Amino acid sequence: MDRSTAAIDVRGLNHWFGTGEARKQALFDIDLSIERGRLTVLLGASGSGKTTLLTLMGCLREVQDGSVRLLGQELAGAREELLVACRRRLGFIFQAHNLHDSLTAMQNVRMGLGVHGSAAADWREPCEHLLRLVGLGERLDYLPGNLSGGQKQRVAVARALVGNPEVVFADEPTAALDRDSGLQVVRMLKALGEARGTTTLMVTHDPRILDLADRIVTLEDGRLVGEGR
Ligand SMILES: Nc1ncnc2c1ncn2[C@@H]1O[C@H](COP(=O)(O)OP(=O)(O)OP(=O)(O)O)[C@@H](O)[C@H]1O
Repeated sequence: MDRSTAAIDVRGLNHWFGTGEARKQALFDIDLSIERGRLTVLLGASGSGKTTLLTLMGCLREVQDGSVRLLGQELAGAREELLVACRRRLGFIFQAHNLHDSLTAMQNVRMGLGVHGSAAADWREPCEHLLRLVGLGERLDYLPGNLSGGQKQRVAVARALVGNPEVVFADEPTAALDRDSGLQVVRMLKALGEARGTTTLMVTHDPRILDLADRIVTLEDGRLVGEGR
């Protein structure tokens, strides 16, 4: 793969937590290139470093040592303004879907447009479009408390995608869902990704998801150990 056109290119990445005697290395010399437009799954036992790697690639954690290029920008040593600009090009979906309980599905999705987008007069149209795509066209004005777990997670997917992100980071997006809703959410992410050329990186322990992945990358004790597919 041509490193310069990869969505994400990681070289010699190390990461530590804690200080002094408690200092512990969580990632060891990671090299990884992620092609655009694909669904890549990060697999590994609990504590193997998946979330640490995901948050480093997603501008949510400072790069300590090594290089992380995201959409052509070097994140190591980058200034906060650059990181903020990078984050605007990303979508995030987490296990705890973090919806606002007092906001409707539409208003929650609006949050995904960011300050500028959500101020636009026509914010309703893209939000409604996404909610229809994820099958919630009949639930636009529902509060999260009146939606099932799977439906809430689909609102979170709509919120992550409404700003047309170039890369979506998903950390165990199906953990709280039953088998069918989980598969549905990932199938939807994959289909939307293919339609829009979005790159998706997903951490999961969920073996059901693996069949849908274009690529599987495995971490063990902070090291990349293998590749599937
Ligand atoms: N904020 C932190 N402070 C100290 N150590 C941390 C911190 N976050 C993670 N670690 C440690 O770094 C290592 C990797 O953690 P990480 O959360 O990346 O693993 P993971 O593969 O995502 O695990 P899980 O599947 O359980 O979420 C673990 O040993 C963990 O204890």
